Amino acid sequence: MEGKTKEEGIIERWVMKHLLLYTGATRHPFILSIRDGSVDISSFKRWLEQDYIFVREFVPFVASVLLKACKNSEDGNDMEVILGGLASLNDEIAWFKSEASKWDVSLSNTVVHKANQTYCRFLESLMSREVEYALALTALWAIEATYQESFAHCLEDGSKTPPELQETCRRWGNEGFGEYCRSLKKIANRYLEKASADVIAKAEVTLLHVLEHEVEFWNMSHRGT
Ligand SMILES: Cc1ncc(CN)c(N)n1
Repeated sequence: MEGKTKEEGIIERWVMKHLLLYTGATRHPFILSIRDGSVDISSFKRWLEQDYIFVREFVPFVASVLLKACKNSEDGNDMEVILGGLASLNDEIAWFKSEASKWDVSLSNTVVHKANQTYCRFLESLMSREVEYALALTALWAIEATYQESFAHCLEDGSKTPPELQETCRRWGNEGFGEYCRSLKKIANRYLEKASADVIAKAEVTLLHVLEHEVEFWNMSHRGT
């Protein structure tokens, strides 16, 4: 038969199984408000200052996944993929700083919101050496894919994203970042296929936790609670 058949792995099956939560994280009212142009700029600013804190905590998490890749990687290009993601966070931190000054948002002395703090603590728990590579990869994919799917939605035909927010949306909604997420998913699926039933079960729970934290993070940005 001509044409490509779509590969389906464990992650795709989990997304279908937990579609309601996945959609809650990737089509949150905050994102929909950016997409329809009704976004409250004070919500956007809150997201900006809180996400800067999150990203600084995210760097050591990605570094911990890279460390696991170096120890576990067999024949794939896991290390290059994750290293690329880690390197791009350097750019991302610089982008947050310049975006914050554009919006007159101070990034020093920010009070960390509860939802952000809880999410960062969760990230920290995933950095331990005992956390299996398949599980850490699942979390990394879910964290990145939530932003990719959310912001790409704000750039689709028919969206009314304000011009001054389009650069933000392109940061995670661009095709290159989409490709990065697909690579992460492929690697995660590969390790999940080989994992024990116990690790698979823990990875599924971790995926649900990530999605719940992402929803809480959007809630905090949107409503300030
Ligand atoms: C809360 C959150 N989730 C995901 C991402 C994408 N790295 C982010 N910057 N912030």
